[in-house]
Amino acid sequence: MILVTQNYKLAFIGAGSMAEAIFSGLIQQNKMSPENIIVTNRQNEERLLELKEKYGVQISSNHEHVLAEANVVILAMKPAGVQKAIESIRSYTSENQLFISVLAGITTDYISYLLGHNAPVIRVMPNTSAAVGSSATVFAPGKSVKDEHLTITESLFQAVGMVRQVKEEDVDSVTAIAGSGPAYMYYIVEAMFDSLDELHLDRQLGEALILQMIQGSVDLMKNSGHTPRELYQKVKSPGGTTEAGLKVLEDNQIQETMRNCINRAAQRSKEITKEMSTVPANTIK
Ligand SMILES: NC(=O)C1=CN([C@@H]2O[C@H](COP(=O)(O)OP(=O)(O)OC[C@H]3O[C@@H](n4cnc5c(N)ncnc54)[C@H](O)[C@@H]3O)[C@@H](O)[C@H]2O)C=CC1
Ligand SMILES: O=C(O)[C@@H]1CCC=N1
Repeated sequence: MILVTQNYKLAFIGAGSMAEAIFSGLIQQNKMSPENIIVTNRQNEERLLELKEKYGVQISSNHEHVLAEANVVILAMKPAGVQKAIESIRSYTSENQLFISVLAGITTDYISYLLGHNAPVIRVMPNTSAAVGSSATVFAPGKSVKDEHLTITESLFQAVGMVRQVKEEDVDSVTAIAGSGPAYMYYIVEAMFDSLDELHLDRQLGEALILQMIQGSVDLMKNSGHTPRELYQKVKSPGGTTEAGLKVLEDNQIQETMRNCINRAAQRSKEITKEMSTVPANTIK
C-alpha cells in the first residue's frame, strides 16, 4: 500500500548510511516508490550506482537535475559538510520545497541562513533502524514551518518507525539516546557475541539466543508494566548466577558509565552546534 507519501518527490543530498536507511525503509515498507526518490552525493559515482542497482532509486551527480522536481529535500551529509553542500544546491532551491535535515548538531536557523531564503526547514533525528521500519525518530520545526510540512514529515518517518515531535532544544538529548543509541547497543551485543568463544558455544546458536533474549527483554519492558529494576530483581536469585554476573557490572560501574556515555554524546551534539552551526549575529531576523 502506498500512503500519502506517493505525492512526494524526495531528493537525498548525501548517500551514506542514514540516507540509505531512510529510503530503503520507505521502499521496503511500500510507502514510497523508488521512482520518486532521487539521490546524490559529493563525488562517489560508484556508490550511487550501487544504490540504484539495489533499490531502483534515481541517481544523479547534477544538482540542478536532483533539485528540479523535488518537493522534499533531505539533507543527509556529515555536519561538517553542510555549508559546502548547501552552497552547491542553493541556486536550485526554492521556498516551495520542504527541507528536512537529519544532521546532528546543525540547527534549523543555520540551514535557513545557508539557504538564504525562507523555505520551511525541519530538523529530524532518526536512526539506522529506519532500514527495517523500526527507527525511533523525533522532529522539530524551524521558523517557516506550517502544519502541512509537519504532516509530511510525520508521515514520512512514521513509515519507517515511531515518530514524535519535540522542541528543537531537546534534539541534542534525543540524538544521544535515539540517534547514537543503536551503536551503543551493538557495541554491548558485540561483547556478548565475543563471550561465546570463551564459553565454547556454537556461534550461530549463541548469537540467535542472544538476539532473542534481547528481543524478549524489550517485549517484557514494553508490556509488563514493570520497571527495569523490578524486572532484573525478578531474574536474580540469592546466591545464583544473575547475582554473580550483576555484581561484576556493579563493581565496574556500568550504569554510571552508560549515563556518562549518553551525556557525553548529548554534549557533543551541542559542541557541533557551536563549531559548525553558528549564524552570524547580524543576519538574524
Ligand atoms: N549514521 C547514523 O546512524 C545517523 C546519522 N545521522 C546524521 O546523518 C548524516 C549523515 O550521516 P551518515 O549517513 O552516517 O554519513 P555518511 O558519511 O555515511 O554519508 C554522508 C554522505 O554525504 C555525502 N556528501 C558529503 N558532502 C556532500 C555534498 N557537498 N553534496 C552532496 N553530498 C555530500 C557523502 O558523499 C556521503 O554520501 C550526519 O549528519 C549524521 O549526523 C543522524 C542520525 C543517525
Ligand atoms: O554519530 C553521529 O554523529 C550521528 C548522529 C547520531 C548517530 N550518528
